[in-house]
Amino acid sequence: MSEAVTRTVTGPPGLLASLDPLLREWLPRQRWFAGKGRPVTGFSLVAATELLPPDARVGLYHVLVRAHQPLVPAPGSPEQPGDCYQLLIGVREALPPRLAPALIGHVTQGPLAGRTAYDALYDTRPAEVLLEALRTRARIGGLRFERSRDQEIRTGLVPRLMTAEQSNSSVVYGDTFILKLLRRIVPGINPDLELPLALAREGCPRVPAPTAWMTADLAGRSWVLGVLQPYVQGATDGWELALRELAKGQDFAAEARALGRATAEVHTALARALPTVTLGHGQVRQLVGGMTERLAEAVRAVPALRPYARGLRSAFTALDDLAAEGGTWTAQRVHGDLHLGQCLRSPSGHWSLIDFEGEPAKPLAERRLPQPVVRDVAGMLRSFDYAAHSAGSPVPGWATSCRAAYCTGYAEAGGYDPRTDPVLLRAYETDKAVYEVVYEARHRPEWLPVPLSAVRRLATADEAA
Ligand SMILES: Nc1ncnc2c1ncn2[C@@H]1O[C@H](COP(=O)(O)OP(=O)(O)O)[C@@H](O)[C@H]1O
Ligand SMILES: O=P(O)(O)O[C@H]1O[C@H](CO)[C@@H](O[C@H]2O[C@H](CO)[C@@H](O)[C@H](O)[C@H]2O)[C@H](O)[C@H]1O
Repeated sequence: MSEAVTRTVTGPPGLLASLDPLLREWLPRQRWFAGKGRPVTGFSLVAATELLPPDARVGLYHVLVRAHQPLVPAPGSPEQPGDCYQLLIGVREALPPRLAPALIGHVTQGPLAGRTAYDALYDTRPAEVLLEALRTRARIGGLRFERSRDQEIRTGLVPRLMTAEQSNSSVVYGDTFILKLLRRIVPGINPDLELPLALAREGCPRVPAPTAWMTADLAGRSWVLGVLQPYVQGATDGWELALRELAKGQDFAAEARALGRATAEVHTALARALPTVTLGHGQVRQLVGGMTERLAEAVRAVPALRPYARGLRSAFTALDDLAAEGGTWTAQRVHGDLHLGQCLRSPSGHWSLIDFEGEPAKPLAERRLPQPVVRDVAGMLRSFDYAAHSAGSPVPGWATSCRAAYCTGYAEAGGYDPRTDPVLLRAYETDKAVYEVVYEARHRPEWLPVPLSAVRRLATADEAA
């Protein structure tokens, strides 16, 4: 690991160099590692902050590292500094059995030789340190812990790491708060904090209002590292609920309609809080250009898409043609990666939306662009289709009835029925299905048939809903 440290707060020199061989093995195995398929060939250190001294029972380091990877997974491919990751590294003499899943490795060189390094988010004491820093609005090295003026954090909340499959890592504190630590981090305004803060200012009850957040100031730029928000106790996410109803052969239309209403309420509040723009032919052409380019990349990455490429492209050209005839659309800030798993239903039946990060692989600037609300609607329509395909035994008409009910709910609360824009909807649903094909090929190849079946439909359909 090259020691190009931006900030180090105390700690034995050479500590991080000693972690290099362990991290090379450990990092690519993490669910949240974004550079799958290419080996990690080294690291450069972006920042390191000591949060608990190594001579204590538990040592704790906050570390930001850039993983170096070859451009393509082929011998001789040039190595380049790639994504930056946030790690919380604990150091102990030995790991108790309950921390076995957290093991990074045994340090064999440097000042901590003989100790064990592990993912500290699994451990109580390190997780408490983070909450305490947020509670007290601490500043430690380049790390800033901030808290909203109107929310208190009480002491004594017991932490537990969430074990669900996630793109990031979340710790729940006493069923009162949940802290999401972003794993792949980028400098700049992050919509996962920006949008919930804007919605809280609007008084929108559909999104848990950020209680506190954690940022790093590095080289004159701010990086969002984590967000603490109220934990919705006893909540079930929409995906789980949909699968449960499907397993019973039950219709989900009433919940789909409620979800449509919730989505429309969030969109209305976002349109009030942040700028909206009108998309004319120039902007639509750009948008269609992006969709077409993503399709071309997806076809290169997943050859199974090739037979459908022409049909899928027609969904995009139809939108361009409509704009050329004078069609215009309003664009605004949206969720950007809405699906059933991002919707939480409280035991009283209230739906909330979470995870405003947008599609994690896209550059931040792109994720923050205003877009037609249909972008989110298309995400949800795809999700009903996903759920229907994942059911043990098919329930005829299930997805169709959910899709219709969702649009009805959206129209009731938002004053706009997405089905009145079939060309736009088909283009966005196609763009989403293409994204999903690449996502599944990369992360869960056994799921690939699900978006591929939508691809077959969308490549021939005249309209989406
Ligand atoms: N405010 C909340 N209350 C209860 N559970 C939550 C809350 N926020 C997130 N979760 C749970 O944590 C999971 C991961 O959160 P999410 O923001 O989607 O993280 P990621 O970006 O890592 O996928 C969600 O699927 C949900 O189960
Ligand atoms: O939850 P994330 O923000 O990390 O989103 C990513 O992972 C999702 C899967 O966990 C993926 O969603 C796809 O699968 C869902 C079922 O597991 C389905 O409900 C969604 O409709 C489908 O897109 C999402 O695309 C990806 O960005």
